Amino acid sequence: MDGARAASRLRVVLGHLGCPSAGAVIAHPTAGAVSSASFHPQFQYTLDNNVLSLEQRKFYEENGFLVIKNLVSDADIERFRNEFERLCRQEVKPAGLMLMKDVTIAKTDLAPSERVITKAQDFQEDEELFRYCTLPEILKYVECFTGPNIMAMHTMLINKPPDSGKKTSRHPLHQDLHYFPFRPSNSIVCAWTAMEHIDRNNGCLVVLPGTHKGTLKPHDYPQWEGGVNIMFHGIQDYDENNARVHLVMEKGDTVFFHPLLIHGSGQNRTQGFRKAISCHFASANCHYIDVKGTSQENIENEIVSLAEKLYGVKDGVSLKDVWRFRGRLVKGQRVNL
Ligand SMILES: CCCC(=O)SCCNC(=O)CCNC(=O)[C@H](O)C(C)(C)COP(=O)(O)OP(=O)(O)OC[C@H]1O[C@@H](n2cnc3c(N)ncnc32)[C@H](O)[C@@H]1OP(=O)(O)O
Ligand SMILES: Nc1ncnc2c1ncn2[C@@H]1O[C@H](COP(=O)(O)OP(=O)(O)OP(=O)(O)O)[C@@H](O)[C@H]1O
Ligand SMILES: O=C(O)CCC(=O)C(=O)O
Ligand SMILES: [Fe+2]
Ligand SMILES: [Mg+2]
Repeated sequence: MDGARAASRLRVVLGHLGCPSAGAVIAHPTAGAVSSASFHPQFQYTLDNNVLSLEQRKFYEENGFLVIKNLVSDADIERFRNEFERLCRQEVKPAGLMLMKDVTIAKTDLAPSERVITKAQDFQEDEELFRYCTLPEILKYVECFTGPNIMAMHTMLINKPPDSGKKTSRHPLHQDLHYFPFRPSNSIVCAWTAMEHIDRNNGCLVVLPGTHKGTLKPHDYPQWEGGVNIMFHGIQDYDENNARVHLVMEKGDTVFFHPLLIHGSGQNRTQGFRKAISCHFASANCHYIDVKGTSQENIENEIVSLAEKLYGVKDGVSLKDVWRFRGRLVKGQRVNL
């Protein structure tokens, strides 16, 4: 099968419509406005607009992340929680959605429930959860990094389970750019919102400040005794002396971070399922790259062979095809992606 036919097959099996959800486009007139008073040519990771204070811009430029307290309302979080439970019970089955279980129970046939599913990924066709990616309060900040044409590329509701004792609830230190065949990296940003109080006990995000200034590092499965979740690649050699910051967050707090920022999350030592909702946004002006011959080739091979196995697609599908189907326009124009 040639690339185009394989891609169209993938489109069919994933049930995607292949067109951006126009209904999700939200006009937000203020965020794109540039004031000459805020023009700072020395900044390279943030754009000139009136949303971020000078202090906030400097913080993101220096550290590669920025926490905005209390950004998403309790009412919205309650709606996301309810919809996640409906998805787990499989009362609705939006096209493209993947429900993941922890590696320790992946091969059991436990019925999906909110105590079995550790992640709902690719919810772009679920209107209720996808509302997260269109919230004006989120997009207002996203635009500071992406500019006015905004694509929601990757969506996840992470339900970190109580650790089984094998430490498989950890997420190894990684850079999200490893998964993305589009550039430039400075036009990509992750929004990650805590759906409850999250600290070191239930496995908060851990970030290595400033690492967004480095390059994309090779990633592979960590050699963990207790096993590791499928596709949870980690960085093998990072600077052990780099400061590590544990992000303690309250319900509704949102962290925006750069796709080169090294981050992970620790084990969940509580009996609760720690919930966060996230979306990776990119400027629609970004372009796809071919990852063959780069350190990203291993994840491309893994994703493509999984697509072959699960959906029967063959030959010629690339990482780029997979991302084209996932991406949805949320504001402005779908230029390239
Ligand atoms: C910024 C980006 C950061 C990230 O995205 S990190 C993580 C990215 N992860 C992904 O993209 C995973 C996407 N999910 C998927 O591909 C599927 O949901 C997934 C995990 C394969 C499960 O698909 P299902 O349709 O449910 O199929 P299945 O249950 O038959 O599983 C297929 C094979 O995968 C295995 N599996 C499932 N969950 C696993 C886990 N947590 N750890 C290790 N292996 C796991 C499962 O045992 C099965 O293997 P086998 O074929 O029986 O040998
Ligand atoms: N020694 C290590 N080598 C590599 N990665 C590590 C190491 N220790 C922790 N990590 C990773 O760093 C991130 C956060 O670790 P963190 O130390 O917060 O959690 P933890 O080890 O589960 O629990 P604890 O709070 O007891 O240290 C996770 O991604 C974890 O996998
Ligand atoms: O544990 C988390 O919520 C972080 C997960 C993460 O970094 C990822 O999926 O890329
Ligand atoms: Fe990540
Ligand atoms: Mg530790």
